[in-house]
Amino acid sequence: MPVDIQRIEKDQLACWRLRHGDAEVIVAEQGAQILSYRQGEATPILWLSGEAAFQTGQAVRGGVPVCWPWFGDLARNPQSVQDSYQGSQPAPAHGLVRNIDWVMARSESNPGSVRLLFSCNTNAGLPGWPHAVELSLQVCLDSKGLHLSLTSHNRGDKAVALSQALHSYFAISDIHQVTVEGLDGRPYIETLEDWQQRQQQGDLAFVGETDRIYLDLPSRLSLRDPGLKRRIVLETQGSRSAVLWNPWIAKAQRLSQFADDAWQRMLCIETANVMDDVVRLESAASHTLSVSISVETA
Ligand SMILES: O=P(O)(O)OC[C@H]1O[C@@H](O)[C@H](O)[C@@H](O)[C@@H]1O
Repeated sequence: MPVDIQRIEKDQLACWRLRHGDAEVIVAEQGAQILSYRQGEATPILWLSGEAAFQTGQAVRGGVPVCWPWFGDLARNPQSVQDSYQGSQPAPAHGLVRNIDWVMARSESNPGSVRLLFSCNTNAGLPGWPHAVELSLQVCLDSKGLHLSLTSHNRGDKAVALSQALHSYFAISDIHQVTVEGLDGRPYIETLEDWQQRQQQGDLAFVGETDRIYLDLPSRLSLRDPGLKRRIVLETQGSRSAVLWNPWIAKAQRLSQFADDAWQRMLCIETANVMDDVVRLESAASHTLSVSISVETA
């Protein structure tokens, strides 16, 4: 299998391109954000906004942003996660690492796989977040798919609570046609209706703005897309929660780097540790949140 790792630029962002056979992944050093994943000439697996800006200091709309050490609005997180932030500035949505530079610390390629390890310099903590938690993202591409592992290792002497997500944007044929399998019977929080807790009945189909936190999940979810005759499969480890998000019409118009009609062709399934699935990292402990993304014919 031909394999290859190359450093490239995308406007202001230093990136790495990984190739394995006909599969290709591009990762930006900023945020260790995956920007694209495709297999051959097929529709890309991850969605990247046509209006994406590749600029320093700004997360790119699409791919897989890393949300850490909290997910979403800090004020909606469990108290233990809120207590970890001591900054005087308002806490940014989705944490502190998606628009800072990470370092590509190690690369490895052999006929079976190609792999990069990114590390985020958190030794002295982050602004307003004074905890010595080492953070790395391993990106591995092989003939089965793309494998992402986000590891947090507490080097400090106190326990730290964190929430996090691999905020994956998937490319789809049409939001009205796709369904998400694996959620049946699971509890979820409907963030659009007062954060009420509900229970999913059957597969999830989309008829309007969706912003839900699913809890108590199995390790496999899939996104069935009859229009593209494919099923994107997510297999996770270290996670029992996921966020399902599509902004629909009105919110799409308010989002940065997002065309007014782009909501029809994207869906986020964000492998997470949120709500009662947050991570409490004891001193010297580590936790890895992983997702493997693969494609089956459907
Ligand atoms: O615009 P941002 O900060 O990238 O966030 C995008 C979306 O991220 C999702 O994870 C949230 O559930 C949404 O509520 C949010 O709008």
